[in-house]
Amino acid sequence: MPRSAPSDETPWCLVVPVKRLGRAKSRLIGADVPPELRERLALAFATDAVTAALSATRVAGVLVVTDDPTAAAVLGALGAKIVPDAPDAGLNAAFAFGAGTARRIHGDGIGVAASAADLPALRGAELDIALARVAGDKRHFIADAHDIGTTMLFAPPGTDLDPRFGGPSRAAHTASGAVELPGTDISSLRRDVDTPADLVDALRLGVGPATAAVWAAGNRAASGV
Ligand SMILES: Nc1nc2c(ncn2[C@@H]2O[C@H](COP(=O)(O)OP(=O)(O)OP(=O)(O)O)[C@@H](O)[C@H]2O)c(=O)[nH]1
Ligand SMILES: C=C(OP(=O)(O)O)C(=O)O
Repeated sequence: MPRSAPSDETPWCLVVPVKRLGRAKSRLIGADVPPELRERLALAFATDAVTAALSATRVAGVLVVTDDPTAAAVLGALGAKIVPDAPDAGLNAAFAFGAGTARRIHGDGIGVAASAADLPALRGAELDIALARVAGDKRHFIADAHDIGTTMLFAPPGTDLDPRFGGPSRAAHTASGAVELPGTDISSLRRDVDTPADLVDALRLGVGPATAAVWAAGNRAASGV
């Protein structure tokens, strides 16, 4: 595949794997997050992330890799292309499969932006800022707010995604030659939500309407109002 450095005209496809909602966000349960909200919040996070990504001017399409029928219906209605998690072999296999599918759909001139779905505060304008900073043919990534994991990994046209998500993936991506994108002005892209404390941080940063609605309804139910 020919390599070509990304330019201002490079279109990007966001590849977003979404786990079956029944098994998602197991770390989110805590005193402030009742179990019945877990699945609804997992779907709301993905809804807000996909909605915001579709508003970014550099994003040509969003590809969701999921076997969950509800997530497929809701995210497909937003305009995302849905494909099943054919490898069914975990997160990195889903990302690699999605990257290959994105290039088959959009052609080799597409950049692949691999993104977690649990980014309810994601802002399209900040995604455009990050994509504008991807230079050359190296993979770039964004570390999570804890500086341990990874929320997004960018593969310019002609570059293999080679995802190393999971656990301390910031170090794994650096060791694999990927370049970390700096920036205090892209904090909405770093705020993934795994725990109740992460959710409090995301709410402070400002979540999208789907997450805000689920959270408000959950709080009304809890207070009996
Ligand atoms: N398609 C697909 N998506 C996955 C898979 N594993 C994780 N994801 C997605 O990858 C992103 C990051 O995953 P995690 O933060 O580990 O999410 P999680 O597994 O729902 O959360 P925990 O149960 O707390 O570990 C989320 O958007 C998940 O939906 C998988 O095997 N297949
Ligand atoms: C998959 C990852 O994160 P987490 O499971 O903590 O969301 C990661 O940071 O690579």
